[in-house]
This record gives sequence, C-alpha cells and structure tokens, in this order.
Amino acid sequence: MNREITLLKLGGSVVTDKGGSGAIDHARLAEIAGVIAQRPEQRLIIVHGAGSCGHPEAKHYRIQEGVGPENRAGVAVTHEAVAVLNRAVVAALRANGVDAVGIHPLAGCHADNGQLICCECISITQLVRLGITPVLHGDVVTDMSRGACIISGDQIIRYLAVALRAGRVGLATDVAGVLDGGAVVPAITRDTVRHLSIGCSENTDVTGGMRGKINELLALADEGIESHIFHISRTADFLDGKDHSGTIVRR
Ligand SMILES: Nc1ncnc2c1ncn2[C@@H]1O[C@H](COP(=O)(O)OP(=O)(O)OP(=O)(O)O)[C@@H](O)[C@H]1O
Ligand SMILES: C=C(C)CCOP(=O)(O)O
Repeated sequence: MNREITLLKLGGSVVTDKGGSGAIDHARLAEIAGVIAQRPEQRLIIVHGAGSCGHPEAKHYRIQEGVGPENRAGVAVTHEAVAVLNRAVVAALRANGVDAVGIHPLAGCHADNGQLICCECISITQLVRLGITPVLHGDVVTDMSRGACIISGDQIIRYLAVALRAGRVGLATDVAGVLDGGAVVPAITRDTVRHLSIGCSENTDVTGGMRGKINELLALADEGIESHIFHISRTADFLDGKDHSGTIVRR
C-alpha cells in the first residue's frame, strides 16, 4: 500500500461561485467528498482556496497592501469569510464518512513580505498518522513586514509539499489544465513557461490566479517535486494515479 502523503488543492473556483459573493457550491462539495470517501487508503491533506469567500473581502480591505489600524478590521472579516467555507468543506467530507478536521493557517502560519515563511507541521503530520484528513485553506496570516497578508492555498501546498516530502501534489481547478490557445499544455518547466501566456483569474483574485499558481509550482519543481493541475472532474483519476489530461509542472 502506498503510504506517501498526497496533497490535494481544491480551487476556490470550484468550491464557490467565484464570480458571486460568498456563494459556496454545496453540491460540488458533496460530489468531491464522495470521490475522496471512496479512497480511504489515501494519506490525504486537503487545502482549499477562497474563491468568493475571501478574495472580495481581502480586496475591499486592501490586505495585500499591508495592514495597520486603518484596515485591521479586514483581518477578521477576511478570515471569517474563508473559515465559513472551511467549515462547509469539512462538513461535506464528514457527512461522507471522511474523518476531516479544519486547520486555520492564521493560527499556525507566518509570512514575510507576502511569502509564507513558517507553518506548524507537527500536528498536521500527527493527524495524518491517525488517519484524519487535515483541511487547510488560503488565509490571512501575520506578516513580519506588512503586519498581515494573504497567503494563497497554492503557497500552502508548496510549503507543505516540501516540509512533508509529499509523494503526490494535485491542484483541481475550473479549467482542464494550463491552456495555450485553448489546448491543454501537458507539461511545463521554467524553460517552456516563458513561451506561454498565463494570466490571473477572470474573477476577483488577490493572489494571482493561474499565474500565481504556476509561480508556486515552478518553485516546488525546483525542489524536485512535480505537481499536477487538472479539472475538478478528473480528481478521481489524479487520486488513482491515472491520466487526468491536465498539466504536469516539473523541473
Ligand atoms: N493560460 C491559462 N490557462 C488556464 N487558466 C488560465 C490561464 N490564464 C489565466 N487563467 C485563469 O486562471 C483561472 C484559474 O486560476 P484560479 O486562481 O481562479 O484557480 P483556483 O485555484 O481554482 O482559485 P482560487 O485561487 O480562488 O483557489 C482560470 O479560470 C482562468 O480564468
Ligand atoms: C483570499 C484568501 C483569504 C485566501 C486566498 O487563497 P487562494 O484562493 O488559494 O488564492
């Protein structure tokens, strides 16, 4: 049996209506939870994005420009928006029989100039050993130079993948992979990415959309860990180690 840790990011674009405001897609969550519940042998850590539960709040309070007395109210508002989504993700998993528990990065992670520099991992590893699925998320965290900042779920994925030497890293989103002229690019490296046009998200996104994701995953590839981007409907294929028709980011 493969006992390596698998990291799965559920994009905010698939667990919320990213164009809406705070709209959680409960039907989609139930579907994903069903797929995960059918694979109890996996040692899984889930990280989800914020979608419309956090990005609009972070933008409204200008969290990425730094936090001081004038906008500090945005820390609680933004965190609560994404914490509500986290509770919905955990509830969907638990309703399907997955022993999932929510973990808020605000409590155990710290950044400097927008970059995640430390994250409490001992408890996460121990939960996985117990057969429990930790569910983290992009969040507002304290920042040494900015007071506080937003770190994406993609940054957390990168950090955990390196810290825990994850065996497999997958990011499920609302597109089939990284697209070039409408077609999926099967593999990306630092060399080939220069020829591609990769943008942000069409919706409110303070963490850089697909461009931000690729930057994190290329940094992960530099550490020798490859990652997979695929459409949410191919999550079962990724978890089973089958072809997901998406993009592999590698060194
Ligand atoms: N070359 C590209 N290939 C694929 N998607 C792209 C490209 N350029 C820009 N995008 C946009 O990136 C979006 C996916 O990134 P996004 O950050 O929204 O994903 P997510 O991880 O699901 O969401 P979140 O960041 O809220 O967790 C796509 O919906 C698309 O609009
Ligand atoms: C906006 C917040 C709170 C987190 C952003 O995480 P992401 O959706 O993974 O980019």
